[in-house]
Amino acid sequence: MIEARGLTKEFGGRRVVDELSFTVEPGHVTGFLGPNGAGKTTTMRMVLGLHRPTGGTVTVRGQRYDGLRAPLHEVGALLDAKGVHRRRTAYHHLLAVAQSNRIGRRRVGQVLELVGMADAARRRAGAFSLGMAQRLGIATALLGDPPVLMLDEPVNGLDPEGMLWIRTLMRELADEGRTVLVSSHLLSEMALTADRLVVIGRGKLIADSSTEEFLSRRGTDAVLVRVAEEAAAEPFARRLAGAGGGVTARQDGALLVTGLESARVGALAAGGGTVLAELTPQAASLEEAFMEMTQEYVEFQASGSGAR
Ligand SMILES: Nc1ncnc2c1ncn2[C@@H]1O[C@H](COP(=O)(O)OP(=O)(O)OP(=O)(O)O)[C@@H](O)[C@H]1O
Repeated sequence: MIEARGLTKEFGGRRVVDELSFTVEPGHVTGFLGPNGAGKTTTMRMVLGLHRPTGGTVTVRGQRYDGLRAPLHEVGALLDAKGVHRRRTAYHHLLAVAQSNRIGRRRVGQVLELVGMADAARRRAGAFSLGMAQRLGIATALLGDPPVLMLDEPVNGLDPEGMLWIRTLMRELADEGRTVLVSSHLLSEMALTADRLVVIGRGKLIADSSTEEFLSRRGTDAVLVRVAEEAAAEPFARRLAGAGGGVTARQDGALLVTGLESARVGALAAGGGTVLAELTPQAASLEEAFMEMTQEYVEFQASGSGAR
């Protein structure tokens, strides 16, 4: 379990993680979601004791990272896949980490198998593709067989096969009862991978819920409607608004209606004798809904706290 309470980080007086409180439970893949620059990496670095919080606390299984007796056996992390010694082979990279953490040679072979890299064990890390480097990073994170895993944007730059592999592995690790926290800036990716989400924007918590619950709160679907005669647009827009719809007139003359089902829009048109040229339901994409949520939050912050 990972627990953050009021976790805050400032760099040179600029607050990039702002009183974050959340809990990451074992047995789930938890997505740590936020736009670029939201503060995900900084938060993960605080979990690992690589940044000291300006305020608040974060613990792994009830302990602060610097209080863990055998950190690699408690929490494994992939932060920067390319951050390995380029001239070392995959095997020697893993062996060096294992030896400095009193982990036996046998485990090196096991994790290489686990990430499907047994054949590449003697190749130098510097020559690896991003996908191979991510696999090596995950092998390193798994060396101590830790109950808690943290992966920062592990699917970034991977091909579909690599993405599927990482998703499946994360699911298996969670099914074994481990705590798995994985960051991403893509809701579509997390919707496929995570069963829980911790969502942040500008360092602040936006949501901490099941993925299902988060998705059910997604942006309002809209209906695009176009009247046959231009002159009818304005009275029809008023009629829609009178029925509780939110109406935006687009530059091309179409009306974007929120808050009313398409059948209701059609019925209102028929009832008022308005001939329609188009009536199209517009499902907001996941990414749009996510952008909308984080955007709203940012705007709220900007107007709520004055100059920021
Ligand atoms: N060591 C540092 N010194 C100063 N500012 C920093 C430092 N590390 C991160 N930042 C800033 O903190 C903010 C949050 O960065 P962070 O990397 O945590 O975000 P992120 O959500 O992981 O985004 P990304 O996906 O783009 O990495 C950014 O504006 C970044 O420039």
